Amino acid sequence: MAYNLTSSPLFSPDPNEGVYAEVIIPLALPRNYTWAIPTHLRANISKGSRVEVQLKNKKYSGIVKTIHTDKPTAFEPRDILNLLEEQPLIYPQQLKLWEWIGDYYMCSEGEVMQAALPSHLKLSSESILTYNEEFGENFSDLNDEEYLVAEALLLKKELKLSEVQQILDAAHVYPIIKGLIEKKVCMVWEALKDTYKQKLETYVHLEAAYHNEENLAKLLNEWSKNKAPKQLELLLSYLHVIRTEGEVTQTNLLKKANASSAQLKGLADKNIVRLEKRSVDRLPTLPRDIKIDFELSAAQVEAAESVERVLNEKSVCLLQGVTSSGKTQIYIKLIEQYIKAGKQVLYMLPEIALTAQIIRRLQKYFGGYITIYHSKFNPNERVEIWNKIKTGETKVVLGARSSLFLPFKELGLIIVDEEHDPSFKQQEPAPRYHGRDAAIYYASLYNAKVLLGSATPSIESYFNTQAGKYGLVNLTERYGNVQMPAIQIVDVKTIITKEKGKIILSPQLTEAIQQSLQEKKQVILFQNRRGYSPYQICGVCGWIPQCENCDVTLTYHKAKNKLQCHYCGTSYPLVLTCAACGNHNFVQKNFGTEKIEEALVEAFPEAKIARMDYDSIRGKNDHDALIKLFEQQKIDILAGTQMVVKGLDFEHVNLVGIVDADGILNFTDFRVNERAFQLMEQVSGRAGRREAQGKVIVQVSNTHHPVLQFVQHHSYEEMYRFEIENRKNFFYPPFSRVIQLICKHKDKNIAEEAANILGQFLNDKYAAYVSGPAEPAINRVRNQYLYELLLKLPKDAQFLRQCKQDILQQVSIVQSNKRYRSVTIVADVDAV
Ligand SMILES: Nc1ncnc2c1ncn2[C@@H]1O[C@H](COP(=O)(O)OP(=O)(O)OP(=O)(O)O)[C@@H](O)[C@H]1O
Ligand SMILES: [Zn+2]
Repeated sequence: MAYNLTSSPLFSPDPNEGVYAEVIIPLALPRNYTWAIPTHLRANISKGSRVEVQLKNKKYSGIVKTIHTDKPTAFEPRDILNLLEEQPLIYPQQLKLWEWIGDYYMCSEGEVMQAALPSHLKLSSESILTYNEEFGENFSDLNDEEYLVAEALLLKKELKLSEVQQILDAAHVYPIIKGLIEKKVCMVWEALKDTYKQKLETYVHLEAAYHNEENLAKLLNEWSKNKAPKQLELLLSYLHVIRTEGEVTQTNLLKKANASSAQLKGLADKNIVRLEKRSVDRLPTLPRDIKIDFELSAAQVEAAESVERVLNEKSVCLLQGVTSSGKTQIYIKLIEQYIKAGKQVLYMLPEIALTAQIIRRLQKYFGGYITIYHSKFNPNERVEIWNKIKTGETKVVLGARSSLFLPFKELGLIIVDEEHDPSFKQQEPAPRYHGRDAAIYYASLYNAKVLLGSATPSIESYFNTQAGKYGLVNLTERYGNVQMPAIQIVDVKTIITKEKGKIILSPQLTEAIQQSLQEKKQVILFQNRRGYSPYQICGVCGWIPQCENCDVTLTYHKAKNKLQCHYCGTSYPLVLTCAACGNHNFVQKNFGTEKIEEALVEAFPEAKIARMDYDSIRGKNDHDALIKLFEQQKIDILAGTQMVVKGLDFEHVNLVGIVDADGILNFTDFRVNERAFQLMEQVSGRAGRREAQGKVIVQVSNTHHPVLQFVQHHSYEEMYRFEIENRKNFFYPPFSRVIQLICKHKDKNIAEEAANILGQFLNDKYAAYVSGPAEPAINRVRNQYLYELLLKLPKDAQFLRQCKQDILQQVSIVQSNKRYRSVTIVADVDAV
C-alpha cells in the first residue's frame, strides 16, 4: 500500500453544516478530542496540519488526524484557534505510523506525537522558550509583536508561553512564537534534555557584496595604504584562510593573522565581513559527493546481488554476515544505488551516541548526502533536518530509533544495522516501541524495502526467515578471508585466589596479554559491570549496604570514593562501619570495570591502559576521542562494558578477554541464551579482524553451559536450533507475543492489590496465558514497589487486539477506584 503524498483536498461540505477535526495533542489522553474548524480555516486545514487548540485552560499545538462532519453529541466543540502552517506538517504515512504504534504498543497517539516531533513543533502553555544566544541582538527583521517578546527574552533569557501571552495581551500567540522560532530568536527548552549546552564560536563571513570578484578587487585596490593597514592585512589573511579551509572562525583567524578582535570589528563595522555566533557542535556542511573507492570481494558481490534479488521479491531481507565480513561495505553500495535512483535511505543504529566511527566511515563515502539525527543536537538543527528530509533534499539519514519519525518524502530503503540489539526497544517512557519492528511497518507504507543486518540475528528475525516471511542472505567469511578467532575457555573454579574470590586475570589471560603486548598488538577486555565492586559485605555478620530507594546492593566506585545505586543513581558516602554489628571489616565482592583497570595497571605497569564505560565517558565526544586513541594505538589495553562492543572496527586487536562470563550466563530472563550468545560472539568479533586469526579467552566457572560451545564453534545455527526448541516448549516468542504489565506504587500493599485485581480479571478470561502477579527479582526501584504480570499470547492478530483492549479497559477500571488512582500501570508489548 502506498499513499499519495499530496494530502487530499477538503471535501466541500454544506457551508451551513459544521466541519470538525480530530486533533492529536501531545498528552497521554485515552482518546483524541474533536474541535470545530471555523469557516475561514476550512479551505486550508487538512490531515496532518498543525493547529492551535485549547483544552481546559491550556493551549497546545496539535496535529489534525481526521476531518469530518459528525458533530460530537456529548459536548459543544470549541473552535480551532489557528492554523500554524499552510502545508501539513506531516505526511499521511506518519499519521498511520503514529496510529499503528499507539495501537500496537498500547499507548496514546499523543504519547507517540510527544516522541515523534522535535520540541519546536509541539507547543503547549507549559513550554518554556529560551533565548538563542546564536541570534545576537539585531532585532531589525522582527515585527512589533515579535520585537516585544524578543526583548523580554533577551532580558530574562527564558519565558513560559503563558508569560508570552501576558506580554502580548493577545489571544493568538502561537503564530508569533512560531515566527520567532523560525527566525531563530528562541528555542523551546526541553526539560528532559537539559544536558544540552551550547558551545558557541564566532564565524567570519565575507559580506555578500564582496562575493562578487569585481567588487572585491575594487575594494582591495582602492584601499588607501595609510588607512587601517592592519585591517587590510587581516582581510587578506581571511581571504587566504577561507580558500584553504572552507570556513573561518574568529579564533582561528585572529591567531593566523596575529590580529586583534578590535581590528576584526573594524572590518565588520565597514560591512566588509559579517560575524555569526554559531554552535560548535553543528555539523560541518560537506559537499554532496559520492566517492566510493573500494571494490567488494567476490563473496560480498555475491551477497550484495542476493540482497537485491531478495528485495525484488520480498519487503524484508536479513543479511546475516559473520563479524568483520564487511556488511557495512554492502550497505554502502546499496545506499549508493538508492541515492542514484533519487530515493531516500534511513540507516538505523542501536545507539547513535556510540557510533562516531561509523559516521566517519559513511561521511567519507557520501559527504553531504548523509545527515545524522540525534537527540543531542540543538533543537534548531533538528527542525532544519526535519525540513530537509520532508522536501526530499536530504537523501540519507543515520540515526537511532527515533529517526523513524522523520517525514520522509521518498523513502526507498531502511537499513537496520545490528538488528538484534535490545536498545532498539524503547523502555521508558511510552511509546515502548521496537525500532526495528516499527521500521518494517513504516517502510511498508512507502513500499520501501528493509534490510536487517547482524552477525547474530535476533531469534525472532531468523525465525521469520525460516518461515519464509523475510529473505535471508548469508555472508560466511570475514573480509580478507581472515579466520574467525579461536576461543579458549578458562575454568576459573580451578584457580584459587588469595581473597577466595573470583579471579580477574587468570594466568592464561595474563600470559596472552603479555604476548599481545610483545607483538605490539592491542587487547580488549569485556565486563558487563561498571564500578569497582558490585557489593561489599560485612566480613563478620554478612550485612550488605543497600540503596534506600531501591532493593539493590550498592556498587563501590573507587575513583569517586562513593557507593552508588545503579538503578536510581543515588550516591552514598562509603560505609566503613557495619550497620548491623558495628564492625569495620568490609569485603569487596566481585568486580566491575574499575577494578579490572586497577588489576591491569598492577600487572602490566608498562602498558597504556584505558577504561570505557558510562563513568569514564562523559560528553558525547569523549567516546569518539577514546576510540580514536585506540585506533591510533595510543592505548594498548581497553577494558570496558558493552560500549567496547557495538560494531567497532579496530585493525590491531588480536586478543579479547571476557573476564566474567558467568555474569552473562546467569540471568533469569527467557532470552538469556540468545543474549549471552550475541554478546560473546560480538565481543569475540572484535579480535583478529584484519590480518591473522585472533584469540578470545573466556573466563567462566559454569563451563558446561551450552552457549559456550556455540560460541566456541561460532555457530549461530547451533544456538538457534537449541534455543528455538526451548521457546517452543515454553511458549515464548517467536511462538507467542509477550505483554508485560507492571503495577508500581510507593505503598507495597496498594501495588500488590492493584496487581491482584488485574490478575484476577486476566485469569478469568485469559487463564491459559497469564503468569503472576509476582514480585520481580528487584521489587523496589525509586521507592516504588513493583508487581509484574506476564502474558504469553497466541499470535493471532484479532485475538491480540481484543486482549489489548480488555487490558486497557481493565486498567482504567482499576485506576478509577480511588484507592488505586495513583498506581502506575505500565503495559510493555514485546518486552525485552
Ligand atoms: N570490500 C572491501 N574493501 C575494503 N575494505 C573492506 C571491504 N570489506 C570490508 N572491509 C573492511 O573490513 C573491516 C570489517 O568490515 P565491517 O566493519 O563492515 O564488518 P561488519 O560485517 O560490519 O562487522 P561487525 O558485524 O563485526 O560490525 C572494515 O575495516 C572494512 O573497512
Ligand atoms: Zn536506588
